[in-house]
Amino acid sequence: KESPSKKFQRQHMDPENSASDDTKYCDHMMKARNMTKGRCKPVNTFIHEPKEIVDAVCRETNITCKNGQSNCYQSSQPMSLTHCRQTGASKYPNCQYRGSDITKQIIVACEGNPYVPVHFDAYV
Ligand SMILES: Nc1ncnc2c1ncn2[C@@H]1O[C@H](C(=O)NS(=O)(=O)C[C@H]2[C@@H](O)[C@H](n3ccc(=O)[nH]c3=O)O[C@@H]2CO)[C@@H](O)[C@H]1O
Repeated sequence: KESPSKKFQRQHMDPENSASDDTKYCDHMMKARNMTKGRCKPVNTFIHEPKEIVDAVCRETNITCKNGQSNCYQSSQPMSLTHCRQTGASKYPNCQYRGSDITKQIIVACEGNPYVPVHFDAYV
């Protein structure tokens, strides 16, 4: 069974690549990271920073999550991100996306011991 931390890494971590606004990146990565099985995940952000930088966010500014839980944290620094959003024409199983290359602070939810990111809440 995949742990919440592993799921976060699979869905959101891509330190190897730089931000990309080319559609091929999102179309490829959403499939490669298993977010187009059963349905097309509508929205997903990839973080192009090293794991230790992203893990450190769990020790930064504590804020309330979108779902009302209090285990969210906002990064002090902006991060290099690619935001993938399903296109209007996209129909399962042919999931199609467009990518936006952005540099923003991220908000993640953290859990566990070690206390690490388990959910991507938003970017600001
Ligand atoms: N406080 C918590 N503490 C602990 N766990 C918490 C907490 N909250 C949720 N989980 C859990 O996380 C899991 C999960 O997948 N939540 S999810 O809302 O669907 C994720 C969103 C995100 O992946 C994506 N998105 C969205 C915006 C954006 O800019 N970029 C971007 O990528 O879209 C998704 C839908 O919005 C689920 O198991 C839930 O129980």
